[in-house]
Amino acid sequence: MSTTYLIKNVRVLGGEPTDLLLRDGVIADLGGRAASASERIETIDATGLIALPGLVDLHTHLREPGREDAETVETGTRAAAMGGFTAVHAMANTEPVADTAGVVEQVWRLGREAGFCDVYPVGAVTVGLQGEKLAELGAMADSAARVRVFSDDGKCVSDAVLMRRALEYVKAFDGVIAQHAQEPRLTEGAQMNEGELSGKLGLTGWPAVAEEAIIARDCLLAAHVGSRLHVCHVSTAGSVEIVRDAKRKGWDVTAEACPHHLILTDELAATYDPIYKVNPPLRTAADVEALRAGLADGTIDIVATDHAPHPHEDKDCEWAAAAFGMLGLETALSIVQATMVDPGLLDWAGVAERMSFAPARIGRVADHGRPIEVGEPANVVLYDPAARRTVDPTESASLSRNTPYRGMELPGRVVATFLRGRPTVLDGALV
Ligand SMILES: NC(=O)N[C@@H](CC(=O)O)C(=O)O
Ligand SMILES: [Zn+2]
Ligand SMILES: [Zn+2]
Repeated sequence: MSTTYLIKNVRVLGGEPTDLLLRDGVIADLGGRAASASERIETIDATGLIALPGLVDLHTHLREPGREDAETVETGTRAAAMGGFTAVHAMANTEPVADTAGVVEQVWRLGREAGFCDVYPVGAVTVGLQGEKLAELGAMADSAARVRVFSDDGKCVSDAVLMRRALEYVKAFDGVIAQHAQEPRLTEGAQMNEGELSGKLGLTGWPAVAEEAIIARDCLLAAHVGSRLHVCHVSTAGSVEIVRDAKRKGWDVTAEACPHHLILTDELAATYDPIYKVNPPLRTAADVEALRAGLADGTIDIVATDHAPHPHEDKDCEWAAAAFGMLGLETALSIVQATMVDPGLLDWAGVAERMSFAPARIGRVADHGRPIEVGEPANVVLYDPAARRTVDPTESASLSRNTPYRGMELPGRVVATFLRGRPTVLDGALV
């Protein structure tokens, strides 16, 4: 018989303290004490803690198959659990690329075997991410992995005809195309945000228009064919404006912002420390402010981590040679607290919407992103917003160490994560 958990005095979505009973994989009681004397009960004193629905990441790089030196499904989902996630979408830019039913089923199965977090593989839009020929989207949708999110992330589907066809194709199974918006010709050799600073530092610039031009085009295409578009890692104020306008028109467009784009700016490139090299690049303080405002007013639907592990030999080198990307799973909730909750831009119900309910809806995941109510699956995270911690990369559950928050003091700590009533994290440590 599985253990029943009685979580006492917990503030569900930041509300008034109550008790929560997790039994047989579901939320069995809320407020009352419906535990029977015969069962094995663990009581958790959750005074001061907040309960949120298990977080759902729509954008995670797990690196398996192919780059198990950077991350595996097991290590990546351990990091996810430590960050309060109960479901992650695993991006398709693996080796081999997740562009067939076989590969997505392999990733899905590895996730189930590891057992830390449900893994929903993202299918590639084009064969080998080459941007030339559509991958077998239907076969991936029909596979055991039931793929609904398709993306060439890491690369942009820049060909307008291919993008149009992909948007049309996924309508048959209610899929969505998640676009990595980067006009390739405008970003050849790009190293950091294009601006005064890129000139001064002598690094090739990555202009905002390279992102915004693709987002504008794709919003128009999605509206034209009546399909769903999701925009990955929105990073500029202009992009927020374009998405806001598309939503005003009633188009089926959703967008994500990454924690690092909510807190870090392009000025960090002046350190020439490749820990700050990411795609799209860190932008200006004005962009950061626009992203926070867009996330607060719902223009940006969700926070997604873009957790991008890289081994030290791909990061500890000169800026121009280093890989793009940074870790995100274990620090996402703390960064959202620091940038959105503590400044009063978002309450905890708003965080639940943007980090659990909405990503589950966009990914068409049925068992996650559910309200904390009796009868719902017991996917729950307990979080201590009053805690403070200094980020130590060597303590990460990820195989990689490329966190940009090294040495920073961040607010909040994930105390426990429950996946279908079973703890994956307890007392802040993996179970
Ligand atoms: N974000 C990044 O800088 N890198 C990602 C690819 C991507 O998300 O575009 C990666 O796979 O490393
Ligand atoms: Zn990307
Ligand atoms: Zn990515």
